[in-house]
Amino acid sequence: MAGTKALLTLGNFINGKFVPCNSYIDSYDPSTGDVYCRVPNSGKEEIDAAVEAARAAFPGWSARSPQERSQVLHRLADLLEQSLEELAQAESRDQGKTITLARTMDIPRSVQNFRFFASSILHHTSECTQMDHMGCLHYTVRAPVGIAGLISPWNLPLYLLTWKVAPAIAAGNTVIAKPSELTSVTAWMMCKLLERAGVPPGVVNIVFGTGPRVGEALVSHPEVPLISFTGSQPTAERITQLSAPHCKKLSLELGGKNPAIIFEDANLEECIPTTVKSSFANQGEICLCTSRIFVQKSIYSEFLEKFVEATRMWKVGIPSDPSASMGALISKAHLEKVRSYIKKAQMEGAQILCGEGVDTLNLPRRNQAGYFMLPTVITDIKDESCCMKEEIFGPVTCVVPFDSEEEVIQRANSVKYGLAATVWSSNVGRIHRVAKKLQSGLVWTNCWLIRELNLPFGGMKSSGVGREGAKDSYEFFTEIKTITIKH
Ligand SMILES: NC(=O)C1=CN([C@@H]2O[C@H](COP(=O)(O)OP(=O)(O)OC[C@H]3O[C@@H](n4cnc5c(N)ncnc54)[C@H](O)[C@@H]3O)[C@@H](O)[C@H]2O)C=CC1
Ligand SMILES: N/C(=C\C=C\C(=O)O)C(=O)O
Repeated sequence: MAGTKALLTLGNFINGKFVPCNSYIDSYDPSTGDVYCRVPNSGKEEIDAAVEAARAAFPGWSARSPQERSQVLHRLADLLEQSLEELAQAESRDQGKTITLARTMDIPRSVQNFRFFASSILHHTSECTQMDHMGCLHYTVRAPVGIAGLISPWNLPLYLLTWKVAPAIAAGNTVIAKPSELTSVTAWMMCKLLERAGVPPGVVNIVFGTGPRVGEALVSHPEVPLISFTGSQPTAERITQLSAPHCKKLSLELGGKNPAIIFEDANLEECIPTTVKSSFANQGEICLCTSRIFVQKSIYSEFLEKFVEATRMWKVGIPSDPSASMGALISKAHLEKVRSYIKKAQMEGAQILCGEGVDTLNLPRRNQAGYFMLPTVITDIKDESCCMKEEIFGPVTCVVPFDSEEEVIQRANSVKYGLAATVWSSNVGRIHRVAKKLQSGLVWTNCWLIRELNLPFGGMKSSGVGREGAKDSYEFFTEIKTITIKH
């Protein structure tokens, strides 16, 4: 283990300055299991200081024109882009993801989040209607809500944090963000760029620490009227309870148990590599990852054989290995949780076709205490199994056969979640029919994770409340007012 002196120590960012904290939490390098960083263990005191800073900054920031705010966001995007390699290295070390994914997805998308909202904020219009018989004209105006509380998870740390910070400040709010205590480093690095980008002190405050301590202090604060949260369903429930007495505005982007439906007329050459990716990208730690694969009976054996072969090619390696497809899982506790699902499946009589317990993982000696596991394919499993019902959030996917269109729609919809689905078929009519009947906020057909940031993003049922995107985020981060003029 590294000596205490060598540890990277983060500070909270409040009112444009880094401030130390009274106590710290250890943060682990998932690829070795070693402590490498200390994260502030903030609480109510730090939230009170951040609220004071955000309150003081609000009148000036909200009074700026959209064009002025847009320029600041563009400058921040440029600065992040100039630091892309440094940020990618840090994200990969902190989260366990491959350096390749951090370089090609996480950091470029974080840059894009600022560019996108810098542009979209310039294009909103408001409504106006006439009521001539009453001599009235009605119109709407929108104004920023105030201090936005933003709580983000550990799987796509900077990507999901910036997806909230960018629209919130573009719309004129000031923010207090709380990244996951497991992955705080890139948020802290971004704070170092804010002043150069022209973000005034107090507009973006970042307070680090655990959910139950600092997260709850943020959610419960009476001067924070809206909370945007991405994470698990139990935490969303707690946030909802704490927000209820204050009638806060809530946006909740939660988990999924996402089906892939593969019909016999699917193009397997495209479907198989994409479904391997949709199951195992980022170690399966993306809320959009596929975890139930329904394959039409006539192609079931062929699919399974090819899918397992392709999964075995999905290389697990140390995050800095540019040829690795998958790195380490986020934590020891999470690795154990994911493994426990595989054990449960085995106890129920399911078959593990490849991965955990079947194949061997070879790692360098210094990474043997890291949180690695092989991508795992389960079959012969019942729809009622917890592996087919609960979010595992790891590199585990189940493959089961189906007969008819009606049957597969009913089975795909039979879980409490409703976030993302993929449908594979070359029959356009069928694609439209099935997409329409799936209880899912997002449906990708013959592809996965092609994002159009303008359009609504979010889930149905237990997968969330509200949507994010150009118009949806703008509406969430502003309050609307209807004005009537009698003339
Ligand atoms: N986007 C998604 O769908 C995500 C889903 N998950 C799911 O959640 C499971 C557990 O992961 P966790 O890291 O524990 O997720 P989590 O929901 O506990 O954490 C997400 C964020 O919420 C904060 N938080 C936790 N408790 C809080 C509270 N009481 N009040 C305010 N903020 C709070 C955390 O510190 C973190 O910043 C995963 O195994 C996975 O199944 C986790 C991360 C992202
Ligand atoms: N919210 C998550 C992913 C979002 C992806 C996107 O906006 O493209 C998640 O994994 O939690």
